[in-house]
Amino acid sequence: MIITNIPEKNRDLYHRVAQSISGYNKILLSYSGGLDSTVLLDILTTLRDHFNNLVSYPFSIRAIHIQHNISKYANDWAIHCFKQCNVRNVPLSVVHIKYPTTDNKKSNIECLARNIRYNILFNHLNSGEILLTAHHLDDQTESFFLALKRGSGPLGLSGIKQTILTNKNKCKLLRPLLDFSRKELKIYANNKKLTWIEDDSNFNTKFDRNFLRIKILPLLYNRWPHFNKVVTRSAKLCEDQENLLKELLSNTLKTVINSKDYYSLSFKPLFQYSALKRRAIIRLWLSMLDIKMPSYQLTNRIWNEVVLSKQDAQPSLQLSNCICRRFKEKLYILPINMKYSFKTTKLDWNKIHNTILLPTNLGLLLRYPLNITLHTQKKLPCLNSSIIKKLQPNILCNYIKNFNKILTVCTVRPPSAHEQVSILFGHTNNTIYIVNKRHGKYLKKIWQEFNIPPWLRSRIPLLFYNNTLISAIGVFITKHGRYYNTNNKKNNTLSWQISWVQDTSTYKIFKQSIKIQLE
Ligand SMILES: Nc1ncnc2c1ncn2[C@@H]1O[C@H](COP(=O)(O)OP(=O)(O)OP(=O)(O)O)[C@@H](O)[C@H]1O
Repeated sequence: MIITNIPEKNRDLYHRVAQSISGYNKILLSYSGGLDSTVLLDILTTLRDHFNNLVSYPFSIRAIHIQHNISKYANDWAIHCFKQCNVRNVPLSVVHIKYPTTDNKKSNIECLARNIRYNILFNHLNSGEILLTAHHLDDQTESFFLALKRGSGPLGLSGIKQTILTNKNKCKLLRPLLDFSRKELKIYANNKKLTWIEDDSNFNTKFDRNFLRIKILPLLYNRWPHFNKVVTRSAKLCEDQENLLKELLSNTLKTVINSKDYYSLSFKPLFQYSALKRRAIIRLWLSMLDIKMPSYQLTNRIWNEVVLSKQDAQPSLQLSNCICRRFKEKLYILPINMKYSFKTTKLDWNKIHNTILLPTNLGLLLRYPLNITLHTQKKLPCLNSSIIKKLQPNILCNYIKNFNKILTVCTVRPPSAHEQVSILFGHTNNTIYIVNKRHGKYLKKIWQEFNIPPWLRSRIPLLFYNNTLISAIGVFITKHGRYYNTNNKKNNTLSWQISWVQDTSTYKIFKQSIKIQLE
């Protein structure tokens, strides 16, 4: 296509972005307010408002800014982003992040911030929308060097991808500026007199990426001006090789992972393969989960220390941002916070409150009296606004709106006037008699029978009335907690319906593991 009215110096940029977004009519721009995403914001709005002949059909743009609250200037940046979007007629969402204090180590913060950011960005995508980030060529070179420093193989060295697909092979993220250098973007920004923010932490060479950008790469660019383009070529070759491997192993991979549960892998069939092929399969699996590639050594440890550990051991190996565990001939990838257990936690649940907040990210329990028979209990009730309105503190209402996945619901008898209600985690030493089972058993045995992996056992809320276990929420109800419907309309006691509400990611992990109870 001949573009006549675009200034020549910007032609390539406009053309490339137009080409990338062609076919998408709803764009969500990940906007930090820095140079790169400001350039992308300006190009997108210029295309939308002035050069829409370059794109196949009209498109809308909205932007999202993640306020990490690490820098003292975080508020000013959000205001800057708001103003820049406002003048360009682009609606902006600002999402605040609070970091868990336990993970607040400096070296970790970059990685943690990135993981949280991508999680939020993908969760904010509306149907039919495509996410755009403004990564560029220099980011690619830096990533290549960082992968080299970690001792990564071809997958890690293949660097930042131009596009990221969903599990169903649909495109969900595009990086249209990946072929342009920071220098080229800066020229564009200066020509158009754009204003952007400089993150103060960008100058801190304690961070590996900054160290490379400030101290090392300028030397290389000075000697070999096209160095970053050459690095991209190597990255591309690594990517090709990796894709070929993926193609060759895709059928084998299907035999060890279930398309409904990518977070676990059956390792038994891997015994028949060479160590080389095993490693390749494990790495491919981790890459599907978007996990930063572990080193050669760490991949071997997954096999030697997790798969091959003693039958009764409970192995756990930390990878960069997750942990790898084993349970019943399967490997599991779990979020890092699954390391912590709540064994000593006891929460008193005052009967006048119908909600109770659980520790960390376990969500909350919600109780409401219900007059239903056991037979009509099959369908899980949704958390509708009438239930939300019944909750007293506003803060909990907000919590529920954001974390609105109900893991499971159980129906138990209400406590009597002299019974204290509490929630405990972990174990109890008493014999437990559960509904529909003849014999009493220890809790450990029951967890095993229900296939509850060890890491979930200390995270399932145990409902107690005084010292009596009533229910492991979502897993079982004890005989002491059984609700008897008298079916006598005059004398109808209300049951307690207890829902466990979780955020989306934790919900998925629990749901996979206790699906037997839910189905
Ligand atoms: N706070 C933020 N809010 C929204 N988008 C952001 C934010 N920070 C970065 N981005 C998006 O991510 C792109 C890459 O930014 P940057 O290179 O600083 O991130 P990074 O942490 O190194 O991430 P990556 O590992 O993906 O390269 C930016 O161009 C922008 O599109």
